[in-house]
Amino acid sequence: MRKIFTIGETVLDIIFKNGQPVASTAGGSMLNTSVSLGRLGLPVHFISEYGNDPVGFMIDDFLNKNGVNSDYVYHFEDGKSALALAFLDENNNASYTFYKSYPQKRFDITFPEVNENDIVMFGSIYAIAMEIRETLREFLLYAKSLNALIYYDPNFRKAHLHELEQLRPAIIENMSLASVVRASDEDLEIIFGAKNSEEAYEAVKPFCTTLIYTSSSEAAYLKTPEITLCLPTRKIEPVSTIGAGDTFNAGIAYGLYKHNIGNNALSSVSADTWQQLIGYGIDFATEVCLSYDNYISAEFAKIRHTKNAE
Ligand SMILES: OC[C@H]1O[C@](O)(CO)[C@@H](O)[C@@H]1O
Repeated sequence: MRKIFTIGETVLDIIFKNGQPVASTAGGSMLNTSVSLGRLGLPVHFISEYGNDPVGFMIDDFLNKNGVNSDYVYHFEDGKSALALAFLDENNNASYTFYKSYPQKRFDITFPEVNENDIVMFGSIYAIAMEIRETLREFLLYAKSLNALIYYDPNFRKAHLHELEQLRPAIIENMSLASVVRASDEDLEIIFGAKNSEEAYEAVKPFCTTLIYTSSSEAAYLKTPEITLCLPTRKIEPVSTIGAGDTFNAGIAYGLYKHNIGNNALSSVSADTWQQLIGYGIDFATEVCLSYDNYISAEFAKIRHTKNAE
């Protein structure tokens, strides 16, 4: 069976609004994506690291209850599971402060076997952190050699802006390893100074020719050598935008899985099919903004799941 592997950081998000904690939930970009995919009943394997501590136990339990395989998580003894404080502004967009205390020995895992057409998703700080780069790179090269479909989301947080120059080569290398890059307008403006979808594609194209560019308050764009699409996003009053991009990614992965699109088929996907995929991304991202959760709800997943089985 075709599998989905997600690689990314794990944090416990503590969400603040008007100076008060209002919710706490497992977070990290690829964890968020994984939980949505797990709730949809897809075979998702999360590759990450966190502590053998109370936060880590809570996260293990949460992943297992939501259908996410955590066999490839490195549970460390020294150090503590990471925390993120997410402060929502008046538009319910978050800014983050991270608390991390990793052990000396990081990401000590045996990688899973990858097969042709499996989907490998990675992104965010974990995709560029120097402490684990060699291990991650090795895995990506291995997955690429097997013709897996590799999906990358830079998801660059302003909290890391001071390190951008140092990190840019890794971001570019990640784009070169990817079959699909999905990036927000904010990301590509920070990384390349791109101000719109055309400038964004000019910047990304030398490294990866399939770009999904999202401008959350307006539209999602697809750019490939053959196809350009622009789908408007929905106007809503968000409760919290945390996890919107991650859940958009889950929508695309769901579409790739449902339509059985592997790496070889990617270049021949029709504009109609792409439109459906981007539509799932927008639906999923809209749903996640309507609660403090970072993932689609179990009810929303169930409706999709049932539709799938029909
Ligand atoms: O950058 C990490 C932060 O971003 C998120 O993944 C949302 O996209 C949060 O869950 C996490 O705290």
